[in-house]
Amino acid sequence: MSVESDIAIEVRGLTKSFGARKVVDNFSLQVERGHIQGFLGPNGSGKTTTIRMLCGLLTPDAGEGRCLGYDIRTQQEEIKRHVGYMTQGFSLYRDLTIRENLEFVARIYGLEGPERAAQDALERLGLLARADQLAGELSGGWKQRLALCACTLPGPSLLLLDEPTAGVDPKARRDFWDEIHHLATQGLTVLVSTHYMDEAERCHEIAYIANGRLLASGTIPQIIAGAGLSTWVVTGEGLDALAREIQKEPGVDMVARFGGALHVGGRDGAAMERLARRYGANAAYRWARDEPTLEDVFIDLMIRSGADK
Ligand SMILES: Nc1ncnc2c1ncn2[C@@H]1O[C@H](COP(=O)(O)OP(=O)(O)OP(=O)(O)O)[C@@H](O)[C@H]1O
Repeated sequence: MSVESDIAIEVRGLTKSFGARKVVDNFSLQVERGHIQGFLGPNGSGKTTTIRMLCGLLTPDAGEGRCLGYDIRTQQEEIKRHVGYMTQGFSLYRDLTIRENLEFVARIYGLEGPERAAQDALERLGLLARADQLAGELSGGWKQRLALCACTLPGPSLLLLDEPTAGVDPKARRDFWDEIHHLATQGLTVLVSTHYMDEAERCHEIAYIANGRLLASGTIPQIIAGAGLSTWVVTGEGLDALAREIQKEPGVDMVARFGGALHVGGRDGAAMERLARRYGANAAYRWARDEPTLEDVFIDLMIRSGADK
């Protein structure tokens, strides 16, 4: 980092339009060094655009801030030198082996001893046994591991990972997250976008964005408390019909089906109590008060922002 600081990312009011469409609107965020910051939001909500502004690939129309101590408007080249950016989609050479890909990346970054750097990275990430396999022949999980390996090769201080585990199976996703946590304990800051709730729960802090606007940020308990939802879990027969009915009731802000249960939530606690008592009188259903889950809160945020349409 240019300036020794505990803050890796600090941006305020970032705004970006493409044509007449504002895709990021007054976005502010602060991320502490060594933290894993989750970045969530519906498709097209502006996550990639924000990430590209943070790492100096896009200049914001408005807003300001620093990434690793460098100004995101005037020191974009310095930022790029210290950031590892893993884009959506596989960006390495499919017809080169794992080792050749890593040596190539090491040369591009002008690392001293590219063969040694590739060898070290292979050992570090447990890829040695596969070093001579063609990258294009790897499974989704191993491809992502290789991509992570490649973007950590130049020794960045910050990793920006854009949906790195999309389409990867649960075991490979867990391994990938173990690696992210390992990197964070070594002092790397990580900002990672994801649609998976279990991954959100592995982050130190989360930011939730919809229609380009930051709707919630903080730790999971902070986000859940901030939503102010009273939630009930309903079980019984015919839940879909019940969901349609309840959705129209005043005071109900979110209704979502989770397997054999319905989650019903609202910000007006007294109205929710009355509703639960009224519907709970029907013996066909069991209404149980429960703490809102992170997913309940995101569903509520999405409905409120109109991004569920
Ligand atoms: N270069 C561009 N020119 C025009 N429109 C763009 C450009 N880049 C992104 N967009 C639009 O901006 C909006 C936000 O896109 P962005 O990729 O930032 O969202 P996202 O949250 O990363 O989505 P996803 O989860 O689907 O990856 C989308 O409607 C997208 O089509």
